[in-house]
Amino acid sequence: MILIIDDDIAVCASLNLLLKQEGFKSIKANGPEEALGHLKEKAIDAVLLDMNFSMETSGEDGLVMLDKIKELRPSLPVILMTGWGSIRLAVEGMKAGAADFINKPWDNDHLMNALRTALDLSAEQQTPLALTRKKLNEKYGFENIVGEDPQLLEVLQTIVRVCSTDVSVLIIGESGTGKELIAEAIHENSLRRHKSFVKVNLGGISSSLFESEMFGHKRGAFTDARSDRVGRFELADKGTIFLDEIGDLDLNSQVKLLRVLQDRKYEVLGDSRTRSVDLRVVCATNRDLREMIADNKFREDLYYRINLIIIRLPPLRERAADIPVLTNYFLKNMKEIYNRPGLRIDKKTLNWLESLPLPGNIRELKNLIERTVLLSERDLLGIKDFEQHLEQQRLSNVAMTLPAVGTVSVDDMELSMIRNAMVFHQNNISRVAKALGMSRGTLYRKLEKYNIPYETQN
Ligand SMILES: Nc1ncnc2c1ncn2[C@@H]1O[C@H](COP(=O)(O)OP(=O)(O)OP(=O)(O)O)[C@@H](O)[C@H]1O
Repeated sequence: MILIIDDDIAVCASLNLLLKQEGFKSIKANGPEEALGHLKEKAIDAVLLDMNFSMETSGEDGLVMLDKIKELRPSLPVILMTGWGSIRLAVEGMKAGAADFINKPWDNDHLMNALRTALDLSAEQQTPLALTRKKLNEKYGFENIVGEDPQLLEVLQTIVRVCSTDVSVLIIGESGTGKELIAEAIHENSLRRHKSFVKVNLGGISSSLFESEMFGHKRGAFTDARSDRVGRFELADKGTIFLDEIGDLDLNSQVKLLRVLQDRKYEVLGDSRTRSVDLRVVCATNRDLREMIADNKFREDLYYRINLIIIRLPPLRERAADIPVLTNYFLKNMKEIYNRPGLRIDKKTLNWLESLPLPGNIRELKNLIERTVLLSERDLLGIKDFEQHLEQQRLSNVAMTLPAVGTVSVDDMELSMIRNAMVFHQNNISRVAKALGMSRGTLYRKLEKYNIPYETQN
């Protein structure tokens, strides 16, 4: 049964009707006494609490009410209903343990979605889960998320807990720790798995292009809009949108994003019709959003909109014991990809890899292994083989600090990469092509294009 706390008769009546149509029983309370009475006597599963439930007050009473509910039933999901003006209260409420907040006037679908998610989540939380790694793989297909570290197992258990709900998830962790992999696993195990998973790198979208990229545009909406463009939200409709590098979004774009995440509504540029979108939101960042909020660089209300569940991925240095299993996993994949069934690595080398700092985390480990496999002729990889390429990788990572926008063209960058690779591999075309991830044919064409001397090799 759902408890509605609001003193507005019309609001109570329409919520009651909506809940009834959706198959829920509800009961209303006009004020705190009545609400607490119901909570003690009835089997309440969730609460819809109007922050301004008492007409005479500023809304602070809503927070007091929330505290009382939480005291009585700490795990009961409470959804706050707030006006736009009282967003600060909603944020305070989320800090105090509310499950979600909805703006008034509310959208029925959005409200029901939030309520179902909160109910699913609280039911999941009550089921103790302690599946073994093997069982997790069998049931949820986590074979590609390798590791035995307790922190990683905890992450996998969290995915299991939240995957069938629509709750927003924020994944935090350093670069290369597997945030995208986890976002995909959430989608793959959700009810939305047959719909699209759309990844957007927000770090790569400038403020001026944000709306057109995310919401789409109509032909002629602005000078460069030569044809219609479908926005990322539309592409992700009914599926999952993965907003990577959310900490890199500027404040202007944050407001625009917040509106869609609040109301699931947006307008395509050049088209005044308001559209609705139904999606699961997963965000990721390697930045400290709390610190950014303190510095006024990230909106607190957006933070509470995206962080209903936080998954923290540990850096590899906190789970170095996983390095050998990760290495063996990557090596096994590479045996197949590069058709080198004899590839292996000895225990001493595995121990040595485990002692490496690897600030680029799992991505750095994977790249190091791949590079070493590609460039070593021997099948038994030893410390020396790795050392040589580690140095090279570090150097290329340093070089990855990209020049300022506008100072260098993509062609210039490509030219320098090819030149470097040619010097490094002493003009061996096959190796250069492999190292740059292109076919020999493409490499030959580019050598011609840039007038780089080479000898034709078979
Ligand atoms: N636990 C893991 N098991 C196997 N492979 C992993 C694991 N974690 C990460 N990887 C691999 O490491 C690479 C980097 O992972 P991913 O792109 O998910 O990291 P990220 O945290 O999203 O990085 P960034 O912040 O730079 O975008 C990918 O190739 C991914 O498949």
